[in-house]
Amino acid sequence: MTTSHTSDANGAGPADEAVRAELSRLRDSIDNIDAAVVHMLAERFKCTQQVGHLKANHHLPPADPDREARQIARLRELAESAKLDPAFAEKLLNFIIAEVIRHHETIAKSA
Ligand SMILES: C=C(O[C@@H]1C=C(C(=O)O)C=C[C@H]1O)C(=O)O
Repeated sequence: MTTSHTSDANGAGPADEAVRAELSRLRDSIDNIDAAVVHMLAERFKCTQQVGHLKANHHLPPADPDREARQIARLRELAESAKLDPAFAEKLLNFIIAEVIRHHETIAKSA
């Protein structure tokens, strides 16, 4: 059934059009944020690769659990004040650090 005062050729009315515009606006911002996250992670990995070479050259272990504990405590506090779930922040940091340690182990093996 078509009702000309609420629907266009696709069956979408003015409200649907506004919803689509809002969704599109939000998704544009999400895309920008995702791009920023990728760029920030790329910069972080550039730094951690350098740390990996420094450690390998000086026979230091790939992982530093004390440093990680301090980072996690700090990130959980930052997350809380930003109203982000601290458990999620911790999981994300642990995921990133695990990848870094894997890189450091590879660097150490090839040194
Ligand atoms: C980068 C380092 O190496 C490892 C990776 C860390 C990280 O990604 O933040 C932290 C501690 C280490 O387990 C470091 O020691 O600083």
